[in-house]
Amino acid sequence: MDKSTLRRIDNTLKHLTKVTSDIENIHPHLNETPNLKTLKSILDGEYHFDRDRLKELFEESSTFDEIFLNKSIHTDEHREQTLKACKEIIQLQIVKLSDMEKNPKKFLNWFETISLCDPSVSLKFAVQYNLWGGTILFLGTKKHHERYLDGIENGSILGVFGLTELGHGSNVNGLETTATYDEANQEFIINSPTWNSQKYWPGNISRHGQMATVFARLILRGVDKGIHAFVVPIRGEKSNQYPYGKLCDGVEVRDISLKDAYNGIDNGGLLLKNVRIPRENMLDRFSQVDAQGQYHSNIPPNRHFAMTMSVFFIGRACLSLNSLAFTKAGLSIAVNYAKNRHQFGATTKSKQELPIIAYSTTHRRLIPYIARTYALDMAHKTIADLIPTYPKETIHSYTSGFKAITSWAAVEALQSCREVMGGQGFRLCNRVSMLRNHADLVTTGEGDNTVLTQQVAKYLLGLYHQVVKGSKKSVEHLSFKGELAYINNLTAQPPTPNTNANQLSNISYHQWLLEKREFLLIKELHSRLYGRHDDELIEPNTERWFTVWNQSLPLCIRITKANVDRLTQSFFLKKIVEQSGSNLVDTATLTMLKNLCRLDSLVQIQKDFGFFVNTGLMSGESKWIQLEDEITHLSRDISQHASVLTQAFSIPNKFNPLQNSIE
Ligand SMILES: Cc1cc2nc3c(=O)[nH]c(=O)nc-3n(C[C@H](O)[C@H](O)[C@H](O)COP(=O)(O)OP(=O)(O)OC[C@H]3O[C@@H](n4cnc5c(N)ncnc54)[C@H](O)[C@@H]3O)c2cc1C
Repeated sequence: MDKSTLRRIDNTLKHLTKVTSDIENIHPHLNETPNLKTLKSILDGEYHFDRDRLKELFEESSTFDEIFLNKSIHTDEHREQTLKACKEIIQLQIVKLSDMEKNPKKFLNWFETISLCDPSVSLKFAVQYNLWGGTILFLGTKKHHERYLDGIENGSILGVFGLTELGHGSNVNGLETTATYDEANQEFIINSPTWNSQKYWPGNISRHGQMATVFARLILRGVDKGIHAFVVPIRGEKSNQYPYGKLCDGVEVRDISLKDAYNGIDNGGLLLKNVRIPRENMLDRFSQVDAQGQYHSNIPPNRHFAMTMSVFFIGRACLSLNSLAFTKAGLSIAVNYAKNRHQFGATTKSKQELPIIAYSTTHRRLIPYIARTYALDMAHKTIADLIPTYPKETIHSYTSGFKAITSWAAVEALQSCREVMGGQGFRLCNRVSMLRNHADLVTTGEGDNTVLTQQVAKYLLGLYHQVVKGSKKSVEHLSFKGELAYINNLTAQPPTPNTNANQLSNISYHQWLLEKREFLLIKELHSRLYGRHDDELIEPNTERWFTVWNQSLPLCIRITKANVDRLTQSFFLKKIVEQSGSNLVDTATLTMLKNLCRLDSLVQIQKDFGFFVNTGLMSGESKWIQLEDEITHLSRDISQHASVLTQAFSIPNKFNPLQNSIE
C-alpha cells in the first residue's frame, strides 16, 4: 500500500473518530415526525432518477407481475418471464457494464433497485453482468472486450460463470477441470475429467446460456500452472427447434430442478468433453500463453488465484444489496400488516381492539431491524463512495464482511417479519416468506458467509501482525495504520457524557465499546496464532498452525461481526454528519437518524452482552436491565414513526401488499 493511500485512509478514519462529538449535539427527542421526502431522498441518493425509471417500469409492465406467487407455474414459464424482464430493464439503458469499474456507485444503486422485483431478475443480472460480464471485463483484454461486451450488455450473448464444481464449492482452488494447450493447433482442450468436476450451480446453463467462462487448471506441456479462465461456446446457431442454440459438440448439460428460491434461474450442471477453443479464448489480463506454449505472467504464482478472484468484489456488494433490498420490502409489508391488524384491547371490556403495532413485542420485533437496515444502507453507500480510492484488499474485506453480516441479518429480519404477520406471513402472495427464502441463498452465493469471515479475520490479523511483530513495546505504544488506526485513540476508560445523560444513550460510549471489542478479538486471535504455546511459537503453515487456526474459526466470525458493527456505526455517523451540514435536512429527520444509529449500536452490543461483561468493558449491577430498557424505550419511541421510515424505502405498490387492508 503506498504512502498517499495510507495517509488518505488515516485522514478518513480520523474524521470518523471526530464525528461522534459533533453528533451528540443533535436534539435527542423523538416526538416530531421525520420528513418522509427527506428520508426518501437520503435513501435514494444521487441516482434517484435511475431508481424512479426502474420503479415506473415495474409498475407499468405486466412482465413484472409475480405470477408464481399466486399459482404454480411451469419452471420454463418462470424462466422465460425472468429473461423477458431482464430485457425490458436492459432497454432502459441505465447502466453500462463498464460502470462496474468506472462508476460502481451508479451500478450498485441500479442493482439494489432491480432487487425490488422478483428476485430471480436480479440474480439473472448477477450472472449475466457481474459474473459472465465481469470475467470478460476484469480478466479479459481488448480483444475480448471488443468481441463480447456489447452483446453481454444488450443481452444478445447470454452467458455462464463456471467456477463452482460439484466436487468443489467453497474451495474452488481444488477444482479439477483442465485446459490443456495443444501447440500444434494453437488450441486449448477443455475437459471435465470426472463426474465431480462438472461445473455445478451456475445460472444460464440449462436453458439460456450461449457462452461460458470456465475456470480450469491450465496445463502446459504436462505442467499444472493453476487456475485460469477461458471463454467456451456451449450453444451454437439458434433455430426454431433450438431457440437458444443447439448444444455444441462435447458439451453436456443437466438441470438442477426446483430450488427453495430463484426458480426463474436455469441453474444447471455442465460437463465438457475435450471441447476445443482457440488460444485467444484464454482471458489473459494477468497471464498469457504465447503460440509456442510459453507462459507469461507479472503475478507471482502464489498470488495468481487470489488476484483473479479479487476482481469479483462488486458482485459480492451487489448480492449484499440484494438482501438489504429484500429486508426493506419485508419490513414495509410487515409494518403495513402491523398497522392494519387489530387484536385484543386494553381491557377485556374494551370494544376497541389495538393494532398489533401498539404492542411492545411488535416494537422489538420490527424497529431494531428498521434501524439496522438504515445503518447498513448508509454503510453500503459509504463503501460505494470508497471503492474507487481505497486499496483493493480493504474493499475485498469490506464487501466480504458486509455481505456476510447483511445477509445473515436479512434472514433474521425477514423471519421476524414473517412471524409478526402470523398466518398471512405464510402466504406467498404477501411476499415475506418468499423474500426470506431468497435472502437465505445470499448467505451462500458469491462465497459462503462462514468462509468469507475467515478472509476478513485474516486481513485484520495481517494488518495487526505487521505492526506488533518483533516489537518489544506494548500495544498502547504502537502506531496502527489504515483500518486499524482507531486502536491508537482507544482509551482505557469509556468516555463520560458531557451532560447528566444516561451513559447507555451516549453514542461515543457505543463507539468505544464497538472499537474495544474488535481490538480485543483481533488481539486474541493474534495471541493464539503468534503467541507462545508451551513457551514456543507456532511455525506458520504447519499442522499445528492449522489446528489452532481451525479452533479459531468461530472467533473469525466474531471478529467479522465486530468489524462490520464498528464500521457500520462509523459510516452511519459519517453520513449523518454530512446530512447535518446540509440546510435541506430538518432537525426531526436528523434526530431520527441519530436515534436509529443509537438503537442499532445498542442492539448489536446487547447481542454480545456476555463478551462486554466478561471482558470488564461493561459493569454495574443492573446494566443488563438498563440496556434492555433503553432498547425497549427507543424501539417504542421510534415505532410511532415506523410507517414513515418504511415508506421512505419506497417499495413499488406492486411489491408492497397489505398497505390498506388485509384480504
Ligand atoms: C442458486 C445458486 C446459484 C449459484 N450460481 C453460481 C454461478 O453462477 N457460478 C458458480 O460458479 N457458482 C454458483 N453457485 C455456487 C456457489 O458459489 C456455492 O454454492 C458456494 O460457493 C458454496 O459452495 P458449496 O455449495 O459447494 O458449499 P460447500 O463448500 O460444500 O460448503 C458447505 C458448508 O461447509 C462450510 N465450509 C466449507 N469450507 C470450510 C472451511 N474452510 N472452514 C469452515 N467451514 C467450511 C461452509 O461454511 C458451508 O456451510 C451458486 C449457488 C447457488 C445455490
